Amino acid sequence: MKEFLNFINGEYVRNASGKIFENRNPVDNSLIGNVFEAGQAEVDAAVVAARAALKGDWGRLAIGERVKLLDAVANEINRRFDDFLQAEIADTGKPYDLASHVDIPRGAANFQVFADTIKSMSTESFNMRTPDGKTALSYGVRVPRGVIAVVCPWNLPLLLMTWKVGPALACGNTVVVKPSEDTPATATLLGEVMNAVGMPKGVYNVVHGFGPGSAGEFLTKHPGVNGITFTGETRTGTAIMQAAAVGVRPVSMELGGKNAAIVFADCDFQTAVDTVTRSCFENAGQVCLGTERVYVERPIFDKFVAALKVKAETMKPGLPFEKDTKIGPVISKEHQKKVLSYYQKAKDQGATVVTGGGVPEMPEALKDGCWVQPTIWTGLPETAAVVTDEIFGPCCHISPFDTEEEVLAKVNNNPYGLATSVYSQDIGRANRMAQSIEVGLCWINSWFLRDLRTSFGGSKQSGIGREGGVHSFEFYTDLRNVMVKF
Ligand SMILES: NC(=O)C1=CN([C@@H]2O[C@H](COP(=O)(O)OP(=O)(O)OC[C@H]3O[C@@H](n4cnc5c(N)ncnc54)[C@H](O)[C@@H]3O)[C@@H](O)[C@H]2O)C=CC1
Ligand SMILES: O=C(O)/C=C/C=C(\O)C(=O)O
Repeated sequence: MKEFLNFINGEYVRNASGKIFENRNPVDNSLIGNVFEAGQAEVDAAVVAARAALKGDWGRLAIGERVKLLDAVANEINRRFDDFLQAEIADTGKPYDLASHVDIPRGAANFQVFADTIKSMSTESFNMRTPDGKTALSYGVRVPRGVIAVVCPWNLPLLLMTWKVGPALACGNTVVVKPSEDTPATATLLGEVMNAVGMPKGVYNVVHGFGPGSAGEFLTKHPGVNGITFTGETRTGTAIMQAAAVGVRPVSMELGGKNAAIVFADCDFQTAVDTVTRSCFENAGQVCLGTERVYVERPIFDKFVAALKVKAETMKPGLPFEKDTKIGPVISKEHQKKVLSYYQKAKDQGATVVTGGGVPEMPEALKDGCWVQPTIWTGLPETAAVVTDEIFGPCCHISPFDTEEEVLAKVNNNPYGLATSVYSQDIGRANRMAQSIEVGLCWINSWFLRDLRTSFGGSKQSGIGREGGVHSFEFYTDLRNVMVKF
């Protein structure tokens, strides 16, 4: 049985309270191990360690030395690729192919890309004449923000955590990470990596636990935290913003979405079907960028629905390491219940269930896992719950449309604004749409194609701020202006 300990000041520690909670594998609900929940005492210790590191060796390192350490972290993740893979797969149940091509490589890349980006970070400078005929030079200096709280979700645990820890450390901050209670493993393992590469103590800390009344709340309310970065549900983001308001601490938030795909009749049909299949069902639909609303131009509507149904029905659920497994379980019993409640709502509201709509038939050994069927609905109005709410499961509703104006109005008529994809071979039209849709990210004839140098984040209730490339520096540094007269 595994034990998941907190990682504070370079050491693995239990807790003063003796409180533990279980970490279960969603493929069969088997027990992976026990997690030591951090209380106020452990969160205090982590924040104190993080602050001390800012004043210690870490704070004195030149950028070049920090870059070397970040590169070493990336190399060590790659060297221990298999350990990270096993840990992530046990926690999430996601297929081997996905974890080995997306989650773990991005865990390493997130350190590498920010090590590269920080090397060429520049700031503005201005020259001006003063009223008394002298010269004044103003220049910007970016300084670390301080101790950053990193509050993480469970859907892409290593990827999303390092997407924040990478730039935070590149900028010279220290971090206290609160992984999701459902996926404690890879954040814990990263502590071993930090020690192996010689990261100074206190730079990277991990506290385990839940949100309210637990480590999440203690950390985000902690006065020793200088900034909070969060990925997760919009409601949780709202609670964290309230915590951050005390002390006027900045936040960076990547929140929920109800993302649309818009498929025009002139699209490359197979590309659209294949890509929408991925965007709806990859990671069992548990990707904030995933598609849950599909709008298809009327002339190809029936053909598209039929093709997506065929693809959905080839998504074989199964064990992560089996070669023909195409979809894993959802993360937990609680989340399974939430997704299935929406499957029921769709039926109650009169949806045509094109495929799925329940729990797949699984072998006896996996029957207690958190399985749900890939599901497609048609026939519901725009006001139906499964068309308006983020479900975060492998499902979508497909509607026909007749004009650009009509589909644009429908796509924008949602409080979220994270991501959209547009499928059309008329590149002018696709770009026109991309520039009119109220989102932070728009893909054309593609989905989840990522260039880590670009801005990433959501509009409206899907987030605050942008991370990625130099945009991350806006949050992870404080910009100071120096003016000198001579
Ligand atoms: N990337 C995304 O957009 C994600 C969206 N979700 C959505 O959120 C729903 C709920 O999933 P959860 O894991 O419960 O997401 P959540 O947003 O509640 O939790 C994310 C993280 O925030 C922490 N947290 C929760 N409440 C907190 C508080 N008051 N203060 C500080 N930290 C707090 C949690 O412990 C976890 O580490 C899902 O059903 C899904 O719809 C979930 C995960 C990722
Ligand atoms: O590529 C990324 O950096 C992030 C991808 C996905 C999410 O943010 C998410 O699912 O929450």
